[in-house]
Amino acid sequence: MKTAYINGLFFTVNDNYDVYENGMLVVEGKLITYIGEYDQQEREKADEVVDLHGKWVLPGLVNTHSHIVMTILRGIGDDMLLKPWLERKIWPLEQQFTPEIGKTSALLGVSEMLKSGTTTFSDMFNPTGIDSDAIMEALSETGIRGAFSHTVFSFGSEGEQRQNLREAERFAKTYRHFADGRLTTMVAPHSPYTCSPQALEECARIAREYGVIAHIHVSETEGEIEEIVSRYGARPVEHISRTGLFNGPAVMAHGVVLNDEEREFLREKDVRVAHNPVSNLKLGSGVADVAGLLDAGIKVGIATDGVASNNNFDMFEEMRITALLQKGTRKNTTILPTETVLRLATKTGAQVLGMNHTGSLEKGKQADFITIDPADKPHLQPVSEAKSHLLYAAGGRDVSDVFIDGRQIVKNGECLTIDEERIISEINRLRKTLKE
Ligand SMILES: CSC[C@H]1O[C@@H](n2cnc3c(O)ncnc32)[C@H](O)[C@@H]1O
Ligand SMILES: [Zn+2]
Repeated sequence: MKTAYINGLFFTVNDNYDVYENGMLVVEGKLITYIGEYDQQEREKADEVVDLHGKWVLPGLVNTHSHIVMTILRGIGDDMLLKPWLERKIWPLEQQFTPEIGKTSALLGVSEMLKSGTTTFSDMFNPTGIDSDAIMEALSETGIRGAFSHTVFSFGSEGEQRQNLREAERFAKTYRHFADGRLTTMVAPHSPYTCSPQALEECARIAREYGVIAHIHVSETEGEIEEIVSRYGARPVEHISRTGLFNGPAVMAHGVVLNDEEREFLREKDVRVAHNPVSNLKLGSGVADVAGLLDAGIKVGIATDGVASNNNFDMFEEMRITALLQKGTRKNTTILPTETVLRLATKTGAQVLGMNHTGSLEKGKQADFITIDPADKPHLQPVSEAKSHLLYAAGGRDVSDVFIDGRQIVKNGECLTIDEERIISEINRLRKTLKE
């Protein structure tokens, strides 16, 4: 089946940042076979023609760090710093999770992501109480692309720690290639302060053995740096690198507190950074120096983190705050121009996750794209400045349609693959079972 999408404003986010007014996108099966100016011959070869009536079309957004299983905890633990937030609020609540909570929470999170234009995500879950296999099955039915990763913690008895690592290994082995390659997994030690050096070494081995990427929270707060230096005599980046975890592809969530030497090391090792601006602000962690990371040649993706520290999965908001924070803290309006930020949230984000086959509208890439209809939206006028509006005026609620692998997942703002009414009713029932 070949479909030609016409009469749209297409933001390719390719290396030239080509934009086509009244352009054309042709999709055959799961792939983009043509993107460019309107072409009558291409149109005639198509089985179906879809008139987009002036909609804006862009690659699906890539959320490089999230926790969908925590979605039920939205609104809990406001106004707290990271450490007390985790220890006093979040972890005791996660201990009460059940398979039903895990799946409902994950589906609620994914429906929010899809409806706000995220087509690819990379997620870490705390395995306590939940049925991660059932969630992986449910994710495959939603149509989303991404990585869902079993977290490793060095909590509990030696036996419990061994079991946690065995499960993480089984998960990596089972799901590294799942749902026709649309879903995968990473090895995900939680952080240098919750994982022993031995656990980090084991995670490095799992990553090597199964060819999966490592995903870990690192250098999120000044307190973390102090704690790791006092425990191990080295800052987090050096400490982790000694365990071998940075010898293969790795994604560091946060990277708020990094020095020049660490940045140089991360570039050399191709360790990528998932930048979570809203979560870092809300938990009082600080502001990552994204401009400095990019200057150092590090790949940076944009992310939301979980909604208990955000409190939404809206990647448009993350893009805008990424740009504003860098301009404001550096007192320099020329850094992070619109094209750069949109690229971080799409093409570069996909590269951060090792998913180079998505993230831009280019021939041969997976047909993952979203549309926004500005026609009846005062805040998206005048339409002549669409590029600016995408970064500074639009929000996730403006997304009309979402396509992944050429399949329509969201139509006129409605998610076609998730029974949202049921999930919303369930989450509110389940929320009452949690004791704070
Ligand atoms: C890694 S699975 C989810 C696990 O991580 C905890 N978590 C959520 N957000 C953060 C963050 O910003 N830093 C550190 N840990 C975080 C969450 O509570 C789960 O236990
Ligand atoms: Zn996180």
